[in-house]
Amino acid sequence: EITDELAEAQRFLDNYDAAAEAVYYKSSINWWNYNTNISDHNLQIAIDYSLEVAKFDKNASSVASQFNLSRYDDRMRRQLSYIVNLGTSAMKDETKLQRLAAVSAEMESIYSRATVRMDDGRELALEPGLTKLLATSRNYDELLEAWQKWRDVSGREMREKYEEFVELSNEAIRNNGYSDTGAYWRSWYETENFEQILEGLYEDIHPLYKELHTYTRRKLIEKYGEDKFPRSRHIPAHLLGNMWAQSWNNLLDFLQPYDKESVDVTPVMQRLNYTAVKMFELSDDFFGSLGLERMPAEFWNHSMIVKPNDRDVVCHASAWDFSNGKDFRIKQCTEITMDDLITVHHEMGHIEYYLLYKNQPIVFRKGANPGFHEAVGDVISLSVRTPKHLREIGLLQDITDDEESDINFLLSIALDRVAFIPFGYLIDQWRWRVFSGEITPATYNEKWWQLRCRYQGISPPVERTEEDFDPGAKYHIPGNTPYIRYFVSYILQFQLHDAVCKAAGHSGPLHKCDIYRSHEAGDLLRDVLSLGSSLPWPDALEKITGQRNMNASSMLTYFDPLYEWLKQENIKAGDATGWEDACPQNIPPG
Ligand SMILES: CC(=O)N[C@@H](CC(=O)O)C(=O)NC[C@H](CC1(C(=O)N[C@@H](Cc2ccc(O)cc2)C(=O)O)CCCC1)C(=O)O
Ligand SMILES: [Zn+2]
Repeated sequence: EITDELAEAQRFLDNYDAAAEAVYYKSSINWWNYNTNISDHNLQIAIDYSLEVAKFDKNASSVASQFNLSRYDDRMRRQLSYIVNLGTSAMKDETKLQRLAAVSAEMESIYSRATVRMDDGRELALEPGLTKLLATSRNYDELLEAWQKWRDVSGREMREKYEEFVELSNEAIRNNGYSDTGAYWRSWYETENFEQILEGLYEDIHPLYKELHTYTRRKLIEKYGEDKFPRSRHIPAHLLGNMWAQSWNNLLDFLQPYDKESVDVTPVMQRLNYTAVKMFELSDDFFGSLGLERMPAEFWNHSMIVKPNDRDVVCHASAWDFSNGKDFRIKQCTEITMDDLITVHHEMGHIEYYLLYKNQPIVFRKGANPGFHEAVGDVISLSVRTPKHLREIGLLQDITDDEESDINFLLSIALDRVAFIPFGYLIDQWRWRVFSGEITPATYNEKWWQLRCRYQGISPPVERTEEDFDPGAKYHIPGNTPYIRYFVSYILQFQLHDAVCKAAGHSGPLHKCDIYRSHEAGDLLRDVLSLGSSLPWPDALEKITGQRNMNASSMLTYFDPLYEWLKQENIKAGDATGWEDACPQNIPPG
């Protein structure tokens, strides 16, 4: 009777897949309609149907949990356990489930609709206005005004909602036997000492980050004056070219040490009249050159790649899998900048992953772990951004291949990828502790800044209090998108880059590798990405790199020439590295 139990389980799984595709398709369409046209009407449709989805999930979970897992092979066991393992759908009380969806959508709507009125009358949204101001302004006071007002109209407006959200999310998740939402999110990595491993990776990169921080702080002092910088050696948070100081690549114009053609090709893209479509075609062409899947017709017909001017949309870029194996889209308020060209590749990396695992059972249509999903596009952009490749596609003219250009290039990548490491690490350090109750609403903001000061070495340029809710000024908090996936991705993407470069037959320094047109590299990616989450991620990683664990060595090798150069520069300048753990008491005069 084991065989008919096996047959029964297989029948259940086949029926589940067909039913789930239909339910998730409808849900995705609802949320797409809301994200691309924010209205109460569209929100109500999405929220109402999310209750149907929860019913479907709960029912499937209870049926799946009746099968005796011990009798089946790994693949079937894994499939059934994913169906059993509910998320917030486990919420028993339907009214609370509705409230959870509503309060999440309300926070995301506040964030997406918020605009800032500058003293000079300008009315700026986050995208494109404030993003461009933080990237291009070199006026200390103007930057401070934008930085502070954005936090007033976003985070400050959603503090109470977030407190309610935390309680509701935890109540739902605890029905699955997890202690809190953070524990549930960490369970996706199926890794025992996950937090210790993360701490170790952070420590591995910290020496490199400290040298970059010291160099950047010295250049910023030259520009804005010593009196603007606290004695604790922190960098004021609004001076790093980004609203959250998470990437510093917009400072390249005055951080670039050697006077050579800039690898920030934004001006060239604009001079060549690049369009959003052109940017998307470039990325599609790169994936095609590897022998991977090109974007299907549905993608080009249904994606939203520029900000519409007749309605409110969620501008934060995203990639969407509509769960029917055919409909895949990107929503992006694309600007003609290098930053956005990198984002296009990042989003298309998600679509590529969707396309490669689209024939898997629906519960396996996920990344090997969430960090894998975030790494795909960034691996491609590590090749695209090489001077060699940018010259090949006509975005660089006379870049020379010498030591000084090398340092300029490595610095441009480090300002994006190394600067990010402490930020990528701290977001969920804060959020896991909020979910566990260690951080209470009474200390939300104080604990946030303790982490920001300690890990990033940046400090608030003006007094912060518990009237503020600065975490809410970062999309992923109101958007409830877990963040450690990006930290994992930034380590993984260099291990993957190393592996695909070897497969492409690259020799020489890792940072000069461009896998363009390499079908060997493409085949390696295809073999592993097609697996989705059907195998534990160490198996996937081993198939690509031969290693079963994440480690920082590829990233450190990639940046080694820059690390040596930064150490010399900081010694020459007599600048000690590091900063005080605690935030500065005295805020320098604004
Ligand atoms: C339906 C849905 O939600 N789909 C998921 C994908 C999936 O899960 O299938 C999705 O599209 N999420 C959106 C999110 C958008 C971005 C982001 O938020 N990035 C981080 C960190 C970062 C920054 C620079 C960078 O180069 C790489 C990472 C930030 O901006 O802080 C915005 C810019 C780039 C990526 C994303 O694509 O990850
Ligand atoms: Zn992503």
